[in-house]
Amino acid sequence: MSVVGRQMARSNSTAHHQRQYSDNFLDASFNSKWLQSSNFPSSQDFCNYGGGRMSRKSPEPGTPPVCSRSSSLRKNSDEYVSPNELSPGLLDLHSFDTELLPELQVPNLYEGYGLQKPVRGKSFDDSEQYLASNKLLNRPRGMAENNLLKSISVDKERANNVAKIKVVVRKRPLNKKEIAKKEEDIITIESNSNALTVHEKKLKVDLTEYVEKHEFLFDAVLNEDVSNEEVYSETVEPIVPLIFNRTKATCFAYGQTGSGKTYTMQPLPLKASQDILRLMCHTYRNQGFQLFVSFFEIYGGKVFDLLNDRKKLCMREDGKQQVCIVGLQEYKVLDVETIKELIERGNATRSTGTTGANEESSRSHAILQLAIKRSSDGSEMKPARLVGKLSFIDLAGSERGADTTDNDKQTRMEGAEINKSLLALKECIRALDNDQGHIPFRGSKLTEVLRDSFVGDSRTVMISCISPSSGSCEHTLNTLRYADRVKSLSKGNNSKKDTLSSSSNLRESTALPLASALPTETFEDNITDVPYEKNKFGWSKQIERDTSPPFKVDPVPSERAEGNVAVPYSDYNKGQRGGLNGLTEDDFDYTEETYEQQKMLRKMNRKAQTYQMPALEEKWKTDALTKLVDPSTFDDNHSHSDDDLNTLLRGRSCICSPKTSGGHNRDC
Ligand SMILES: Nc1ncnc2c1ncn2[C@@H]1O[C@H](COP(=O)(O)OP(=O)(O)OP(=O)(O)O)[C@@H](O)[C@H]1O
Repeated sequence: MSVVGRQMARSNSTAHHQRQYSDNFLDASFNSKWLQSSNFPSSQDFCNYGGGRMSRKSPEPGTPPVCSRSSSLRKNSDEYVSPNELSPGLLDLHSFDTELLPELQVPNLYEGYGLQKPVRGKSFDDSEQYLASNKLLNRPRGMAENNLLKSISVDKERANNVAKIKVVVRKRPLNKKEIAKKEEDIITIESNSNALTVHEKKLKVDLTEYVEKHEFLFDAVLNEDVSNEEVYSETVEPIVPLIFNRTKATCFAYGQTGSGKTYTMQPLPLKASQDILRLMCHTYRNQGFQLFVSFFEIYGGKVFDLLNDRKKLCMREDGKQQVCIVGLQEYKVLDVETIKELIERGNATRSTGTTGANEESSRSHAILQLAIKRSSDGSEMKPARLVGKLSFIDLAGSERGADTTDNDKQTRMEGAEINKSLLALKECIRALDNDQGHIPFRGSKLTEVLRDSFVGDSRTVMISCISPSSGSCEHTLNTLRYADRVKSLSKGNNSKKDTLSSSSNLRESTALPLASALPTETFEDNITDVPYEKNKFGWSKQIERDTSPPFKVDPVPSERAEGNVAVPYSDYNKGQRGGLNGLTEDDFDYTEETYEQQKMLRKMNRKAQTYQMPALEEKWKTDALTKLVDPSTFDDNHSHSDDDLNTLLRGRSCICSPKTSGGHNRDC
């Protein structure tokens, strides 16, 4: 069934919407309970204790209205969010509001923020130090202003030390299907290290088998035993406090279909909201900060509101090239329960499809944004303006055009669109790192939407998800090379070191006789000993059918959207032609503008390849024999940081030819 069909069918059954998790895994029972077992406090608990990791404190006088509002929400069970808590219906994706906001005179950024867990990896070491020193300071309220300002500048300085781009790799366990097919775990991760090795089986010209080792180094490498809680500590937790200080942060998961992106991403926003609310209740008590949530998806190059019946939205750009999603519902949230409801609702509405590797594959990019707003004087009387933002992106599965030949046309077109946006995403990160004046945000809807997250004071965390199975080796290498490329874009000292090690490791990939090289332990070996925590935080596979009535919220048309933001986005009119159900083949054809963008990207890619040539030569020589044996592996074996780029381009151009070739998509 096509995605359209599936989507329609799902509209009649909420239960059918729910993503299914871990049915391939042996310990699925814990997944459905992650929310219950993760000790998320109720809103009341929240106010009293500030969450699980905070020490208990009795409620202080002057507890902000945040707490009482949340209980009133709970009382009114039919309306989780009252209409007056809706934003004007326009998600302002720009920094201009931020710029207008005066410097906040706030106490220490981390005061009362009880992060006690050590943060693994390297990039955030500074933040750990930062937290420790701030905890020691523990300044009382009402400190002298000059001290306060001094502390803010120290905060800022330290915050700047948190890496701009952090790349983390997460390996999932082998699933039942892979174990049944007797596939091996070809990924080894040394404990307490940031290195991982892919053991790729190959054939020599004389048909003897050998194993080529590919070693990679990232900011952090998480093995199959790592819980979602630990993933959060490693990735998002350190950047949560920064968004109160005008930072835009983005966390996205990348990887082949079925590698665990959604499983990894879905718990993160809830945990982040918990920490944000905790900060609002403690460090920023009574300072007028407000938390807003929005959730939308980009499917087939179009934007749909996941919290408003998949209403099709349009993006507009004003004269200052600032992008707005017109009509997107933003919900002001006061407690974790409400956020949980909203996230579940959005996830249930998301477009999924079936791929060879994942029966419930996400065919869209889902973007959940947590926006911190505050009025200029800190009161709730004046309209709140954006201070900082945390975006979570669960990217659709990366897969090559070649892998989609067994799928229907719809799936292949989705694949083309997905590849296009992944390519554009990397190109933007590349351009940003090179301090290029021109950032090719217009390469895809995804990058347009994320535009403001990459400019100014931004932080990006990329979680690369990989499958351990031998059958996914090629994809895994592609994912790791993409991650390696993104990492190499980072200018921090750590990343430079990583890039050097990583590329030298790649060049020095070693070939060993098969018997001595393959790791022996698989997930199967550990089946009887699955730690409870491993899946405790996993996203619920069997979310109960939602029997509660839908949110009764009247979409409030935005005055700004209808009035002030006048410059229409160039694709807007085209985008109006059909909703999801009206998708046509033409919707996937390139506009002239997109085609020009792609041409430019190709050019840039060629240029980048030229620079890489000497580094690749040695590897090419090493692999020359293999090429003779298995020509189909030529591309993947002979390129490094840019081969995924080429693969994406090739996959895309195979599937989705530009209009100049007759306006129809042609299969290669
Ligand atoms: N670390 C993990 N531990 C246990 N189960 C996992 C883990 N990662 C993924 N899974 C399981 O693997 C299956 C596929 O995961 P998921 O849907 O997250 O993949 P995906 O990368 O989002 O795929 P797609 O891009 O097709 O949507 C799910 O059943 C999920 O529960």
